[in-house]
Amino acid sequence: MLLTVDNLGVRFTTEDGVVDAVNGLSFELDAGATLGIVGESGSGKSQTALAIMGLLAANGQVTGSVRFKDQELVGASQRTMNRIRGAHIGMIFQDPMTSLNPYLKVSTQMAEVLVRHRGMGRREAVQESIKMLDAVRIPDAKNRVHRYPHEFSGGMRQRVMIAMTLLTRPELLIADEPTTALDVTVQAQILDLLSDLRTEFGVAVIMITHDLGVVADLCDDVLVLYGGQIMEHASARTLFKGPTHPYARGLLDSIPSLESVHQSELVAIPGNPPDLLHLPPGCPFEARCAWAHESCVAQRPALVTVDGSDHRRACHADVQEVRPT
Ligand SMILES: Nc1ncnc2c1ncn2[C@@H]1O[C@H](COP(=O)(O)OP(=O)(O)OP(=O)(O)O)[C@@H](O)[C@H]1O
Repeated sequence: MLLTVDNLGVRFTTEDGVVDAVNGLSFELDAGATLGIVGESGSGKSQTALAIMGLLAANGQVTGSVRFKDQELVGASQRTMNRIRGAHIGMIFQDPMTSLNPYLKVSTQMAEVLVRHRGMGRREAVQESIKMLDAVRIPDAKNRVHRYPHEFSGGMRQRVMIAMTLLTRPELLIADEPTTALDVTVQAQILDLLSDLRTEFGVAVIMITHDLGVVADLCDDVLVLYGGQIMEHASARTLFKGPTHPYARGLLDSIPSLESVHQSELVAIPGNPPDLLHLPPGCPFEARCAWAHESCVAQRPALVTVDGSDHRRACHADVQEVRPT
């Protein structure tokens, strides 16, 4: 197993009290697989990724376990985390400029990574950078490698960032809303690219998104998060065919047809997400759930398998009642 997350928790201490952003997340990721993490704003998607990377804000605290191959990452030294982040797990963000230095040519930035992490000489490093820009389909990479980030369009900059992340040949790429800021055509091109890179480089991907189209197109499995907890975990196919959690069903019901998944963003379900400062003892979705009953208020449902398969859900309601017919 490439990544094993067990009972992961993220808690922030603030002036208003304790914010429980991620609560008891457990999942596994195989080498080369793609997992989508979806949920409304504030559901804990980004904090899950940052906790895996050891990049939480200073007021955040992680509990539980994150094993990357044989290495425990929770509580690992700064030195270990630098090594893991440098060479084994890459992360890409919505805004490529969070990773690119506007004052340095792309060649300088990419070569530096290769010199530092792969011990290459400068000339060889620039040649390798050109190859990587070719791999992410940047036209005329030989000349463009010597340009500054602002000389690239938004989509091309995102490609440069992906190329830069892949230089160290990571086994896992965590992508946090990488296409959200791009227009639809460019979005589709970047998703195609990520899909190709999976095959070319054998890299596993965790794709964080609020866009169901991205999940449908790219992901093997999907985690649906709500209030920092997993509501449903299934293969993308299973989830789109028959969601068994009321929240997941709500998300999918708000799409007119399965085909239109490809153009759909998550549509808000009536009501508000839970207050993470005062999470209810029961199911966090209870207040917005059409299937809620007494035990949902009192007791948080455990994440259990559906039909004895890999498909998991955390809900007290009967599977058959929730699953669309
Ligand atoms: N440093 C912090 N201190 C206190 N609370 C925080 C801190 N960082 C994040 N949070 C809270 O943690 C919760 C989960 O945030 P997270 O960024 O993971 O949400 P998300 O699902 O990625 O949403 P979005 O799509 O809006 O990015 C939010 O309620 C957020 O306000």
